[in-house]
Amino acid sequence: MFSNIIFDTMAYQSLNVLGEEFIRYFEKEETICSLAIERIKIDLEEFPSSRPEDKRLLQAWNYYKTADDVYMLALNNRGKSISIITEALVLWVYNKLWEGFELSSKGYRKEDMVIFGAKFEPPRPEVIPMIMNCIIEWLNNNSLDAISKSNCFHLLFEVLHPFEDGNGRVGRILLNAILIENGLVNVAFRNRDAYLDAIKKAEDGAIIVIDKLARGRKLTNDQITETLLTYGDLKSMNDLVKKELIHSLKVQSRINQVLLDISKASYLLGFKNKDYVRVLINRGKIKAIKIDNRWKVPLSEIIEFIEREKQALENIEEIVSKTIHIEEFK
Ligand SMILES: Nc1ncnc2c1ncn2[C@@H]1O[C@H](COP(=O)(O)OP(=O)(O)OP(=O)(O)O)[C@@H](O)[C@H]1O
Repeated sequence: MFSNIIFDTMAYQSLNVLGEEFIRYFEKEETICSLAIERIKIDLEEFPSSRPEDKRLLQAWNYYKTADDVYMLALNNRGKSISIITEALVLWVYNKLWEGFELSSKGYRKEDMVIFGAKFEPPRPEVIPMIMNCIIEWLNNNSLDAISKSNCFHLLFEVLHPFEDGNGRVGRILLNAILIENGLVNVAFRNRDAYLDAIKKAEDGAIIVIDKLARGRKLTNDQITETLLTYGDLKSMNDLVKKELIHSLKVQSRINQVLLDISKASYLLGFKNKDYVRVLINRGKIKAIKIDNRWKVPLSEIIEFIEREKQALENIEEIVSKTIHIEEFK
């Protein structure tokens, strides 16, 4: 129940705190995690503050600067119906990620390739531009929620594997751009195995779509969506992104001392009755402060409560309503 509320775009916007400042702040953590997926280890202490010579640090610098440019575009695109993602943007992201590196191609790969450990082979190079345009067209013409949409695009992109190198990084920046332009924020995949496992569980629909497109089949946008949802098990990937969004929110709530009134706190927790929050405060389950005789709940408290009570989330309304009755009879 809670997850549906907290990832509701309106909930984020009503908080009105998850804008430029947070996205920028979080880009470093995201960069470190994204490079760690490729087994490139960078510590926060050594994170460059200007363009470094060292090639390992330059990969981090390039990711960081590219993500920042793309996310600011995405932020300005909130509320618009067409994504910032175009073929030109995808190619620009790729080239900027590899600035200062020798590449055999400035564009799409020219050779067949295999992904280590994957059960499919990405399509031959000649069909990449056509498929790229199909998946971007699909991105702009489906009615999935923000998380499913960004995950499905990520899967299609990774199965297409359009570049010789850096596909994971380009794909993760695009995934976050879609989250941001849909009112959410960037996530960091902090657990490499969980991320790769989730892709493997979810990718069957994307494999079928890319294979059909590569063989020249025409698919409508609805057929693409249906195939993605029917054959791929998106749940673990969606859950992973939700978990990482909670982490982003937690980091955000620490850097920004956001205080919520009772009605916003209730809204985020998915409670219909504001008294539930008051009861939790009275019972010491949520710490709150009184300002001008009104309760204010730090956003960080709400996030921590959610994390602590994860087991109880499904039944939380029932649990709290029982708690209210106990209170009444005391
Ligand atoms: N089974 C899989 N199905 C689909 N995509 C996968 C699979 N396994 C890995 N990937 C994606 O491919 C990326 C790695 O691709 P690859 O090993 O080819 O490295 P790359 O193209 O150099 O890109 P990067 O180094 O930035 O990840 C992963 O980060 C992930 O996004």
